[in-house]
Amino acid sequence: MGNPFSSLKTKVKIADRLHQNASNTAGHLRTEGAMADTKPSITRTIFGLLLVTYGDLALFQVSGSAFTHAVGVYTRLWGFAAARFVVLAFLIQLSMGQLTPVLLRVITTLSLVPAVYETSTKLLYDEGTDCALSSDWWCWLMGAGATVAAALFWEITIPDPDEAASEKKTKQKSRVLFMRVLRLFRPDLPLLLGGWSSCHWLGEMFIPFYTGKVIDILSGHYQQNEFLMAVVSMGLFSFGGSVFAGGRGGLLLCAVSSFTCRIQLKLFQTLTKQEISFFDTIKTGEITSRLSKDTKSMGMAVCLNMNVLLRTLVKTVGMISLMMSLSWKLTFLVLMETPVAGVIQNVYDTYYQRLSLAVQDAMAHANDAANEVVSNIHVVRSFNAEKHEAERYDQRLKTIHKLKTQRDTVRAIYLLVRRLTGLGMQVLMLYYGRLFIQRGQMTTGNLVSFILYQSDLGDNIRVRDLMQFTNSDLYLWDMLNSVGAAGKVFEYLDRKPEVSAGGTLAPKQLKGHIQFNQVTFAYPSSPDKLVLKDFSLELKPGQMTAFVGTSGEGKSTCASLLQRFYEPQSGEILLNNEPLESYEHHYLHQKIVVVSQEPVLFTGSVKDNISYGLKDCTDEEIQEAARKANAHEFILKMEKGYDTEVGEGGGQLAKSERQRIAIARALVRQPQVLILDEITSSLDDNSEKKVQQALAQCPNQTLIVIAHRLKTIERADQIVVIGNGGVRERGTHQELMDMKGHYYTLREKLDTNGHLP
Ligand SMILES: Nc1ncnc2c1ncn2[C@@H]1O[C@H](COP(=O)(O)OP(=O)(O)OP(=O)(O)O)[C@@H](O)[C@H]1O
Repeated sequence: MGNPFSSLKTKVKIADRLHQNASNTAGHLRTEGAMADTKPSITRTIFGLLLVTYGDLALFQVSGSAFTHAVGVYTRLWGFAAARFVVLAFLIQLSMGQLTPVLLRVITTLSLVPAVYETSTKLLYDEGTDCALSSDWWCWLMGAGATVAAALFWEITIPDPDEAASEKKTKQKSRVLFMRVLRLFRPDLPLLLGGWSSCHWLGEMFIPFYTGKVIDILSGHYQQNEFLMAVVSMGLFSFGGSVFAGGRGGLLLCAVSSFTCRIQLKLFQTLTKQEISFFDTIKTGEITSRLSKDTKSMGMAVCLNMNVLLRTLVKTVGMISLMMSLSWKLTFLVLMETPVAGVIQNVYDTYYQRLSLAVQDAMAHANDAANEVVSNIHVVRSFNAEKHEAERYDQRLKTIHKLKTQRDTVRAIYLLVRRLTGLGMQVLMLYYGRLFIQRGQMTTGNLVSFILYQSDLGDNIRVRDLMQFTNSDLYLWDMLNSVGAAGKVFEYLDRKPEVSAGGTLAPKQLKGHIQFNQVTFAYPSSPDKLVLKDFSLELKPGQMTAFVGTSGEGKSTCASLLQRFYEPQSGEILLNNEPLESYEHHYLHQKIVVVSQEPVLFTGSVKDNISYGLKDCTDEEIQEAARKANAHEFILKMEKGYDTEVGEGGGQLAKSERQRIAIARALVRQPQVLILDEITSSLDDNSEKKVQQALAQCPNQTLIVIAHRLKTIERADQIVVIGNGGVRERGTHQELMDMKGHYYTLREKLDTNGHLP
C-alpha cells in the first residue's frame, strides 16, 4: 500500500507542476505565436538582405563620387556613417518589417567602422589610408568583413539576454561561484596578494624588445656601449623575472594548501551535521570525492585563474603598447585574429566543459564501485563474485575511457585549428613585415621583436605557462572548468539538515518515559513504503521492553526514530511528555544511546573508543563501564590494556569483544534510555549473562531490547510484537504465551539456537 501522505504530497506536487507546465507552455506558445506573427519568412529575409547589400553598395559608390569631395574628408566620412545607418535601418524596416537588436548592432558597426578607423589612425598616428579618399571596393569588403567578424564574436561570446538565457545562467553561475570561492580566500589574502603581485613576467616582457635592439646594433653600425647596455638590461630583466617567478609559485601554492584545509574542515563539519537519510541517498564515493578532490581543485582553479587573469590583463596591455610602438599597422593585423580565436575558444569551451563534467561523474561512479567492493571484500569473496565485480568495474572504466577519448579529441581538434589560424596569421605578418621593411617603415630588429611579441601574446592568452607550476597539462579553460567542482562543494556546504537540531531542553532529571503517538513513517529513500503506520506505544521509565517480530517489520526503525535519525511523517514521539525535537542535540544523544548489532569502532585505542565523543571522561569511569559490559578482563589481557590499538574499524578484535566495547561505550554515558539492537547475537551465553546482569544493575534505566533470540527477553517487563507497521501484541512473556497469538507462534518457529528464522 502506498504512503497516503507521500502520495497526497506527490499528487499536490504533480498538480502544481502540471499547472506550472501548462502556464509555461501556454506562455511559451503565446510567445512563439507572437514571434511567428512578427518573424519574417525566409524568402522575405533573403530579399531584405539582398536589398540592404545593394543599397549599401550604391550608397558607398555615391560617397566616393566627385560631388561629395566638396566637403572635408572626415566630415564626409562621418556624414556617410550617419546616412548609411539611416538608409540601412529604413531598408530593413521596409523589407523585413522589423529591426531586431542583432541587425541594429550589425548596421551600427558597419556604418561606424570606416569613420572610426580613419579618424583614429589620423589622430593617433597622423596617417590616413587610401580608403579615406576613394570608394574602393576592397575598402568596402574590408569594412563588411570586419563587421561580420565583430558581429559573430559578439553574438557567440556575449549572447543576447533573451536568446541565450539558459546558457547565460550557467555562465553567470560560474562567475558567481568564482567570486564566492575568491571571498573564501580572504584569510589567505596576504599570501595571494604576494603571489599575484610578483611581476616576474614584467622582466620577460622586455626581453624581445632588447633582442631586436641587439640585432639592429649587430646588423647596422656597431656601437659597443649600446650593445653592452642592451645585453646588461636583458640580463637584469631576465634575472629579476626568475626571482619573482619562484616566489610567486611558492606563495600561491601555500595559499591554495591553506584554503583547501579550511574548506575541507568546513565541508566535513557540514556533512556530519546532515540527517541520516542524506547518507542513505548519496554514495560514499561521491562524498569523499567532494571532500578530497573538488575542494582542492576549486581552490587551485580560482587562485591560479585570478593570477592568470591579472597577469594576462597587464601583460597583454603592456605587450600591445610595445607592439604598437614597433608597428601599429602590424599590431592591428595581429589583433584581427582575436575575434576568430574567441569564437573557436567559445565553441571548444562548450564541448570540453560538457565532456569534462561527464568524465568527473563517470570517475565518481567507478570510485563508488571500487569502494563498495573493497569495504565488503568478505562478501565478494564468499560469493565468489570477484569476476563479476571486476567486469562491473571494467565497464565503468571503459565509460571513463570513452568520455576521456572524446574530450581529448575535442582538445586535439581545438589545438589543430588554433595552430592553423596562428600559422596563417604568422604568414600574413611576415608578408606585411617584409613590405614595411622594404618601404622603410620598420627595421629588421623591429620585425624580430614584433614576431617574438606576437608569439608571446598568443601564449599569454592561451596561458600555456600555467604548466610551470601546476606540473600538468592544464590550460586556463580546464581550470575554469574545475570551478564547476566548486558548485558541488557549495551545494553541500549550503545544505541545511532536514532534521533540525535546534532543541534547547536539557533537564537535569530525566525519567526516560517514552511515548510513540500515532507515528507514521517511511524512509525518505523509499517514500511509498510505510514502515510504521499509526504506531502507538508507551515505554515506562526503568522498565525493560523487548521488541520482537519477524525480520523487516520495523523494530530497528523505532530505535532510529528515537535517536532522531529521521523525522516521522506524522505523529510524535515524546520523551518525558516533551517532543523529542525540543531536546538539545548533545543532551538527547547522551540520554538515549544505542548499541547496534554491528558494533562500529574507530581507529584508536580501546580507551579512545569507550570515551568516544566525551571530553571529560576519567579512566575510572571508563573502567567501570568496561566492567559492567564484561569487557574489563579481556581488555587487561591485551598487550597494552586500555591503550591497545583496535585497528581500522576494530578489525584486530573479535566480534564479541567489539560488541562489549560498544556496550561499555554506551554505559559510560550513563544513558537514561538504552537501546540494545540484537547485541546478544554475537555474545556467548556466559558473556550474555554477565551483560544482562550488568544491565540489571541500572534499575532506573529504560531499556529497549530488540531481539531475535527470544529466550533472552523472557524477563522483560513488556514484550511488544511489532508487525504490519504497528503493535500486534503487548504483554509479559507469560501473558503472551497464554494468549497463544503471534508471540506464541513466533516461539514455535524458533530454531535450535533459540533464534527466529
Ligand atoms: N535506510 C533505509 N532506507 C530504506 N528502507 C529501509 C532502511 N532501513 C530499513 N529499511 C526498510 O524498512 C523496513 C524495516 O526495517 P527495520 O530494519 O526497522 O526492520 P527490523 O524489524 O529491525 O528487521 P531486522 O530484525 O531484520 O533487523 C524494512 O523493510 C527495510 O528494508
